[in-house]
Amino acid sequence: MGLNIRDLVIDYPARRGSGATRAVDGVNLHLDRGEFVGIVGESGSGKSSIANAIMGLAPVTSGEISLGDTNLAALRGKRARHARRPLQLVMQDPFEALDPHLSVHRLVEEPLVVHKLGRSREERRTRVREALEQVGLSPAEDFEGRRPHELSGGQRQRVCVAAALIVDPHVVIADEPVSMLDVSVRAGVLHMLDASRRRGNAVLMITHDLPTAAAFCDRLIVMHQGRIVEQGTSLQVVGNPSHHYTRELLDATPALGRQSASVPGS
Ligand SMILES: Nc1ncnc2c1ncn2[C@@H]1O[C@H](COP(=O)(O)OP(=O)(O)OP(=O)(O)O)[C@@H](O)[C@H]1O
Repeated sequence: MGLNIRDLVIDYPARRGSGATRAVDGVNLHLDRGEFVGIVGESGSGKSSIANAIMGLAPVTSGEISLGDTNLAALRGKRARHARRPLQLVMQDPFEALDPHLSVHRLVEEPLVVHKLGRSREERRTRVREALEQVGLSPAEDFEGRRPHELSGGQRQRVCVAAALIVDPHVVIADEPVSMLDVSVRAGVLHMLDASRRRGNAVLMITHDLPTAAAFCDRLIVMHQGRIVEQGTSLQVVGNPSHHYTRELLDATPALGRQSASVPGS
């Protein structure tokens, strides 16, 4: 089930002291099953607005966001929630994403309950433990009873990843999924997203981090001031950028010149 975005425009209304903001200005994007695509660009370029609009969390001023044949942007309420079931979001800010009153077990179990996966409580417990171990919250028994405030920022981020991937979603929207993680855990989470892609799911990852995106993504989309200024395979975009803004981004990350944009494990 592919994700197709056509002519997407997102405006945020004016607030006291500032005018309306056009955060996304005519974006077209296609994500096929089995693809790992990265959106890169500086802060404020509209990346998260796209992720949020896909999930129904940001206003769509005009344009289409289709999953298969269904235009998500045209649906409201229960139908919209149902149509978005194949999608899961890993949010940038785990403080906002996690209900502070729920235990880690409940937070990771919740998507299984919503999707009616895992027949018995015991089966769900086993799957939650496996998911926690996979994101490095190990041994799972030490973490499952804690509440979000009893975790570090990086551990909260991993709870978000476990909760998103436990249902094996067809499309994962990952908004800065490793920004709060140290290098050793970062690779593990990225490999999990890559494993989801290898199972035939689609992954859209939003990041500031061009080297990481180049290493894991098949394709890169470069955004600047609400527009896509360049897109292509990771090798093309990093090895032979056509837009001056992409070159500026590359110059700002000199390590990339020394790092090949190879796929993980190669
Ligand atoms: N809820 C909102 N209300 C008003 N303006 C918003 C809102 N969310 C984002 N914006 C504005 O829209 C523009 C794009 O923001 P967005 O968060 O999509 O960018 P981004 O590329 O994801 O940035 P970052 O990398 O810092 O997360 C910015 O000018 C931002 O201030």
